[in-house]
Amino acid sequence: MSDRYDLVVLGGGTAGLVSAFIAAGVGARVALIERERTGGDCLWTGCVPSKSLIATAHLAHRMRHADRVGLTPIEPQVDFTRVMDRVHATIAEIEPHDSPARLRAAGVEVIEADGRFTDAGTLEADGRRLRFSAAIVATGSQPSTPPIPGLGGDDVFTTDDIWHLRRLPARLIILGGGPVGCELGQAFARLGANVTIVELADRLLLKEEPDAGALVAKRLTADGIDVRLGTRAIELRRPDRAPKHLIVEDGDGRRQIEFDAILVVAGRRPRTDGAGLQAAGVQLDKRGAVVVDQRLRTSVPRIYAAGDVTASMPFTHVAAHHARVASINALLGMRRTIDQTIPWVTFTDPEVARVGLTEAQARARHGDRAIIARSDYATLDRAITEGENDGFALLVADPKRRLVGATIAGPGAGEVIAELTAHIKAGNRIDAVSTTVHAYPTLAEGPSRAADEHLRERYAAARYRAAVRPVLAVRRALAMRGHG
Ligand SMILES: Cc1cc2nc3c(=O)[nH]c(=O)nc-3n(C[C@H](O)[C@H](O)[C@H](O)COP(=O)(O)OP(=O)(O)OC[C@H]3O[C@@H](n4cnc5c(N)ncnc54)[C@H](O)[C@@H]3O)c2cc1C
Ligand SMILES: NC(=O)c1ccc[n+]([C@@H]2O[C@H](COP(=O)([O-])OP(=O)(O)OC[C@H]3O[C@@H](n4cnc5c(N)ncnc54)[C@H](O)[C@@H]3O)[C@@H](O)[C@H]2O)c1
Repeated sequence: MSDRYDLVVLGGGTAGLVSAFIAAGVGARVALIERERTGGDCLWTGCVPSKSLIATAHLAHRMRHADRVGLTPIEPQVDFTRVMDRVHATIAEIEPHDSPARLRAAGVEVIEADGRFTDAGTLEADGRRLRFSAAIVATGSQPSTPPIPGLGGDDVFTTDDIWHLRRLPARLIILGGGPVGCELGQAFARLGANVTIVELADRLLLKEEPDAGALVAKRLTADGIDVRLGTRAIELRRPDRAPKHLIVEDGDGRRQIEFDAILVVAGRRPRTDGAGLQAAGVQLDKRGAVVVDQRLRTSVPRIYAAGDVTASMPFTHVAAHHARVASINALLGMRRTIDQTIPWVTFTDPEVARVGLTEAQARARHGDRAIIARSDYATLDRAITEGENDGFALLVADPKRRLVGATIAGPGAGEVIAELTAHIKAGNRIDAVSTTVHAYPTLAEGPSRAADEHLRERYAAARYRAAVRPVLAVRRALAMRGHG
């Protein structure tokens, strides 16, 4: 049997769901193929469970440190089974938004099966051949596991299966100090596990400002986590008569770390195996990611790709943004391009939020002419009243003072970054962050204090003083004449 569709979407995660809803919304005949469960990583194994776990862990931490706000601290009773039940209840509460039932109600045909391209105009699923005018590849990404001897077995987890845990591992090794390792390492530690983070590089959160990684490392250490930087995992050993351990190597030699469970969060790779992309002629890069242009077109005219499978920025909001661009371009022949101003947030405590360039990237482009402004949360009133004043805001502008990047490491960073994203997108100068009036006392004042500082320094500069001096002299003379 052969069917003809305006659009066929392969994969029912965020990118696939949003693409299918948009297509149905404009009246297209659309089918979505999902082999496991609609909702993808974000709902089942990524954002939703991780942020639910973090919410519990954050409150546990606040209870332990209640003295910071004048209360008697209390050690929370952590029943890990109940904590995980709540994680799953959160998923269940959100799941209907992403369900096959909601898709079908919107007019999407949902095919719950493995799908693969058989040529540049046909997808095969559930024994059917689906001919399409356009298709979107939205097959996402999966955890990548480094080739370490012994790294397998029922005590080794990835973010795909850690959510099935019912008992808190007493000793947990986290392999990888990226966003997932830091977020989950902190959460498990605050729930009572003895956590060690093993990171190959010499700092955490490699893609962020070094000071943000250093601040997170300091806070994770304060949470009781053993943070091992510049450390390579060599081999897992499970001797009969001794505790299981991981052999690691750092600058000082080899040592062993005992464990009950290991969480491998050493990066992700695009999920393109078995999707028939070669048969369709879709070009992949060395990592197996689908190669796309700014309009999300692949190497095959009618086939587009969106979300993690493009290996550009692996975030849910990017997958949704890609879907909006790809679906409209694919269906209506539009020429929309993807936005270059994309914020993201690592949900550690403190949060680390970023948009645009780091200081080092701006210096590489503009040398000493790059403008860097910074303010410290130690002197930010709202952060002080909250008892959470560890952090900083850093703004980056080009030599023409246009804002081109921002990092906020501090409480509420994920909310505050939205304003800076809007300034960058509007092409505003750093001055606009200062001249926009911010309510007092808010955390949004953090970056505006950095911009204030920049303006103060600029106006205090000799050439500004020289320019202002005659104006002041004339005004003084006029005032004297008035009095005379
Ligand atoms: C622990 C963790 C925490 C995260 N936290 C955040 C966060 O706080 N904020 C944020 O923005 N991002 C976060 N992310 C990233 C986010 O989850 C992903 O960027 C997002 O889910 C990508 O969506 P996607 O649609 O591209 O892919 P996916 O969600 O992976 O969906 C792809 C779908 O395609 C299906 N599929 C694949 N191949 C086939 C095939 N051949 N046939 C049929 N179906 C197929 C899969 O079953 C899957 O359902 C987190 C990720 C992890 C792992
Ligand atoms: N809050 C969010 O938006 C959020 C949360 C989680 C994940 N994500 C996204 O998901 C993606 C995957 O995150 P991730 O943290 O798994 O990957 P990552 O690639 O960002 O970080 C992995 C870390 O593991 C280290 N590493 C790799 N191999 C190692 C080894 N053998 N031994 C020790 N360390 C090793 C790397 O040096 C790196 O620092 C990221 O790109 C991230 O942006 C987003």
